[in-house]
Amino acid sequence: EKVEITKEQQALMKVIADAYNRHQIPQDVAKKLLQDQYSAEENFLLLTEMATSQVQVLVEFTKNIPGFLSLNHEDQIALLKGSAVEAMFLRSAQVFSKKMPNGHNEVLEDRIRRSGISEEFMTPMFNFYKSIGVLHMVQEEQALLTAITILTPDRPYVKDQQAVERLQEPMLDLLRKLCVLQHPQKPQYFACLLGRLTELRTLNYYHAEMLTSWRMNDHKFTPLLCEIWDVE
Ligand SMILES: CC(C)c1onc(-c2c(Cl)cccc2Cl)c1COc1ccc2c(ccn2Cc2cccc(C(=O)O)c2)c1
Repeated sequence: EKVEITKEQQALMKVIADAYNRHQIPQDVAKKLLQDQYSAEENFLLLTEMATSQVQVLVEFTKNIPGFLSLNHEDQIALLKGSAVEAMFLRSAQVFSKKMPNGHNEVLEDRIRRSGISEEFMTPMFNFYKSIGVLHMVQEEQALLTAITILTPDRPYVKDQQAVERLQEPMLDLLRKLCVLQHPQKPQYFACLLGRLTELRTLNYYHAEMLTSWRMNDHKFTPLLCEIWDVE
């Protein structure tokens, strides 16, 4: 049947896409990527600074999701804590796949590879980056997928899951229509995107292990990261 995006879906798309595009890592932080220091210690510090900046970007984006600020306050925190790592994997994947000016990608990859993360986590991480890259998502799809990730009802400690479902459903419906309109030659494209969300969840597990091994080597995080990742 003919897929049509309604007026209110267009309005929702605009709000989400504008919020997504408006909040970017400050250029000075992204520029630091290209600095020449390459010690594992300095890479770790730079990545820590980027993660901290990304969490701030993520909080601002989330506040612009229609209805989010009307959710129960504890649930708002539970959703942010439960989705931060996944949203940042999505964001760094999107940056890898195209956004950053060429030359930054290798540098970012190199810094991640030499920041004290053990080999066993590199493979799933860079496989995920590749699996996102091949999808060639448009900005609107990236923004919606990030909002859908944040609005996952079954995060730990979420009390009113129905309220979160009521916000997530219209985003899923809009993303489904967008995929049909943007990728008419790929009828499975929407299902593919949802498959990435499942892959994202497995990365949470690897990330928890990464944090543990960093902490074992006495690496320090910023107060914001300690709060969102319940460390220290
Ligand atoms: C604390 C730190 C060592 C850490 O722990 N886990 C992860 C970690 C790692 Cl090593 C991989 C994936 C996710 C996380 Cl949390 C990280 C680093 O988190 C990052 C690093 C880079 C990231 C991000 C998010 C995006 N980017 C890339 C980027 C670069 C330039 C501009 C922009 C932009 O948005 O404009 C984005 C997070």
